[in-house]
Amino acid sequence: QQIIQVINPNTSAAMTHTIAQAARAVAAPETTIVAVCPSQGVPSIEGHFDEAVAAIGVLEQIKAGREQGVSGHVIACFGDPGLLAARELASGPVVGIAEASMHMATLVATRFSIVTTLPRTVIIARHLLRQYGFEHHCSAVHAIDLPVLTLEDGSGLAQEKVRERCIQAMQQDGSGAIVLGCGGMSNLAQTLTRELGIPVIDGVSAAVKMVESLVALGLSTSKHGDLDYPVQKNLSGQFQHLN
Ligand SMILES: O=C(O)C[C@H]1NC(=O)NC1=O
Repeated sequence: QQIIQVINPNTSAAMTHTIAQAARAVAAPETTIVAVCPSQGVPSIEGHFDEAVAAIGVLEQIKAGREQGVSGHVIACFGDPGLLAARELASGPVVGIAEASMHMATLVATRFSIVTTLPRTVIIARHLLRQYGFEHHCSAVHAIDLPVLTLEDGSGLAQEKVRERCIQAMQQDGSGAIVLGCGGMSNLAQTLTRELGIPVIDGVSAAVKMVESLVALGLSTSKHGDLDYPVQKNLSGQFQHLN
């Protein structure tokens, strides 16, 4: 038995539920998924400011998960907010859904496209492509030009826009695979893969399987070097609970 903590870095309960369902759909029988989100923070993450605010909530959840003895962690926001800080704090493996989906895409295609939400978060995907070394694998990054939480408004409009953008990407980009660039899109991958006949990759499920693989291989975050536990010091005020 193992527990994988899946953290939705935004405070939307509906999106946390969507993410939890996608994680549980692929988790191995011996894996228990514990899905959480910060008690305070941003309802959705749509830029650099939101990511900075959300990162504190991610670290709080990582600390709680480590104290509960979880085997590993998933950061279920396409910006992978707080990823390296989370790796310092965690003892088990920490995988972000952006890096997980990008890695998976490179295993099934020579080029992939990304479909995300707002035009302004396209730059965040581009920063991650450079940081992870996948720039030359990614043909294009598209936005549905709708706010993140429209994915949870029940209208189906955002989901239809994702489908349209995926079809456009398939026809125009010369990509062999498509990466869904939002945790809130995690329930669309299987249907779109079947309908479009192209691997459409969700980062939540990819990250869950990567954490399971790392645990199975006995691999956890290296504490030799820059991902060692944070230097001990007295955090003050509202950050005391992170000590
Ligand atoms: O950047 C985005 O569009 C997606 C990102 N924002 C969010 O609140 N969850 C996410 O996965």
